[in-house]
Amino acid sequence: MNVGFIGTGNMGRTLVEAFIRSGKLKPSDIIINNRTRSKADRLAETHPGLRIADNSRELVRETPLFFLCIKPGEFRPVLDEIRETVRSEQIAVSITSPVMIRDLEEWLPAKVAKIIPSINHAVLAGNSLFVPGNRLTADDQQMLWNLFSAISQPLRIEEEHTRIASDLASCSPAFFAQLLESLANTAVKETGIPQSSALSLVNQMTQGLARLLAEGGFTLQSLQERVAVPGGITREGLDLLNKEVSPVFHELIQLTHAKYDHDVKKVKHSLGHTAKKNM
Ligand SMILES: NC(=O)C1=CN([C@@H]2O[C@H](COP(=O)(O)OP(=O)(O)OC[C@H]3O[C@@H](n4cnc5c(N)ncnc54)[C@H](O)[C@@H]3O)[C@@H](O)[C@H]2O)C=CC1
Ligand SMILES: O=C(O)[C@@H]1CCC=N1
Repeated sequence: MNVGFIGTGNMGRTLVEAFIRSGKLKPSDIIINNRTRSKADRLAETHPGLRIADNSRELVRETPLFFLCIKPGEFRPVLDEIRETVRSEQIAVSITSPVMIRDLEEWLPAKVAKIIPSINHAVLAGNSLFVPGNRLTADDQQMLWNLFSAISQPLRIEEEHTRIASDLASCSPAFFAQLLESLANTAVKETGIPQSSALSLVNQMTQGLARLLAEGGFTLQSLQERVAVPGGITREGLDLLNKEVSPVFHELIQLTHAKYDHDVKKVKHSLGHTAKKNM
């Protein structure tokens, strides 16, 4: 089956490469289009057989299933370009949280789903967040579920939980990378330990932590209990974190949701007075 990707920036490229790496798609199954042609060229050079469409209309003509891997503000021009070409039997998947399924369904006659991926799929890990639209048949849903099972663990969520689930699954790799980097850099400032050592210690620790959770039989809770010796040093740190970190995460979730609400409004405005009147 041909699968199309409109937008091969960070996440479009990650998805293309994950599907190829997993063996689920061959390069010859994939058609891409990107506004900046050179990005698409580079991806096609790395994966011989992968085809580049000259524009998104051409891509849509050749694929029963296509992904919209573009940012919220980039939807309007793409939808304007493809809407006359899209057919009702096609499946359009958005990977962008602030674009509502019902808005896409107003613009496109296609069967629509939202599937929010994460950088973790680059190593065929992490949850993909699966929000099927009403037009998808049970077979369509199964096909998409199987596709994403090759690169991730799909998790069905309600559209209203897209933001918080994305914070936890998709933004958190960056949030925790920054926290860990900050821990290492603070250690350098406080103690003079070489930065390379501090970064290496934190990096190796994180890899071990991931394996303890994946293969070691630990939960987040049991891991804390095992490390924090009663009356010991870790407990001091855990007590401080317990007190100080929760307000930070509270504020973080408020911020991501405020930005999301802002983006939802902007997208609605850009897609507003929809299409239908011109159809
Ligand atoms: N980066 C991440 O870890 C994740 C990103 N997402 C979502 O994926 C979406 C894309 O994010 P990124 O890939 O990080 O952004 P990006 O900016 O790296 O990629 C967007 C790509 O779309 C292309 N593009 C823009 N307009 C186009 C058009 N009219 N026709 C063809 N191509 C066009 C751009 O040239 C660019 O390569 C965002 O909405 C983001 O929220 C979702 C989950 C994780
Ligand atoms: O930063 C962003 O907007 C996207 C959403 C999920 C991960 N990255």
